[in-house]
Amino acid sequence: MTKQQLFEQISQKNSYLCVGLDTDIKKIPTHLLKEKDPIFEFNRQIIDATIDYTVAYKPNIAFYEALGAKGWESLQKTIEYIPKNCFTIADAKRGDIGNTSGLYARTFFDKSSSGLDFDSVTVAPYMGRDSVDPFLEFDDKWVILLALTSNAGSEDFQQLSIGDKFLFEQVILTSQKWADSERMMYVVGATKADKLLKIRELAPDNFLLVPGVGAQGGSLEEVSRYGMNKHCGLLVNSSRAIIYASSGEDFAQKAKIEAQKVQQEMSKYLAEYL
Ligand SMILES: O=c1ccn([C@@H]2O[C@H](COP(=O)(O)O)[C@@H](O)[C@H]2O)c(=O)[nH]1
Repeated sequence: MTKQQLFEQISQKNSYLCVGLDTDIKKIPTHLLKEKDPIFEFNRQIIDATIDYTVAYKPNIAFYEALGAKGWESLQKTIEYIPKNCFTIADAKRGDIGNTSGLYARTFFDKSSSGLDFDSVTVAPYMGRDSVDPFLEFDDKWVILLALTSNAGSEDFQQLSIGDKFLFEQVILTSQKWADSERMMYVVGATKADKLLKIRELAPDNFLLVPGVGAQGGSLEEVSRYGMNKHCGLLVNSSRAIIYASSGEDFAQKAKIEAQKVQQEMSKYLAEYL
């Protein structure tokens, strides 16, 4: 999906919501456990319920890998099921020497190899350019580079001062030379909304994937106020607050209500800040 197509979806749905499919076999409603593939059945119903309010879906790969071959199969079926006009994110946080990164890229981007055909993958910047380049060799696919993450541990390295900058600022500055805003996004935690103005100086045109609203308590209002650019430039993820809004048989209905609430708030900010 191109940047323009993503913006068109945002404009059509009046939403920049990304629903996180952090589907945990231990948390899904027990009535689903009798299904042949409970994880896929849960995802299918969540997707059906939230599709009108959502422009992106982000399965966190850990939740699928933890289940071995069965989890991988559920992931493949889920990606196949998501309509092609929705942006898909493999939240895998990969990156290795170039030779190995090439295999990670094939895993998430090359359907003929792995059965998966994501639009994007999250990548850790720590190993530098040659660890990221192999992901960029796939046309029309996106790298979402970890810049400033939502967790407390982002202080350990990302917020260290190096010269007159923080390390996460240098990550953005340097990586701006690796790909343009048609292929590169950045992860910025919603819990770090106070840093968004500075981040927008360094990356004015890039989309930002912003996890950390909902269960982690980040403010959608602040993220939208300080992070939005002229193409919206935001995909705000919420996982647990939406997909586990209820643990009963009404889980999909409750997820729909939560997604709609977020979308309605987003439509207000799109009118105000875009
Ligand atoms: O900085 C980061 C990067 C990734 N995540 C991931 O996003 C979701 C958030 O889930 P919630 O339930 O909405 O808190 C999850 O998959 C994380 O691994 C993040 O939270 N922060």
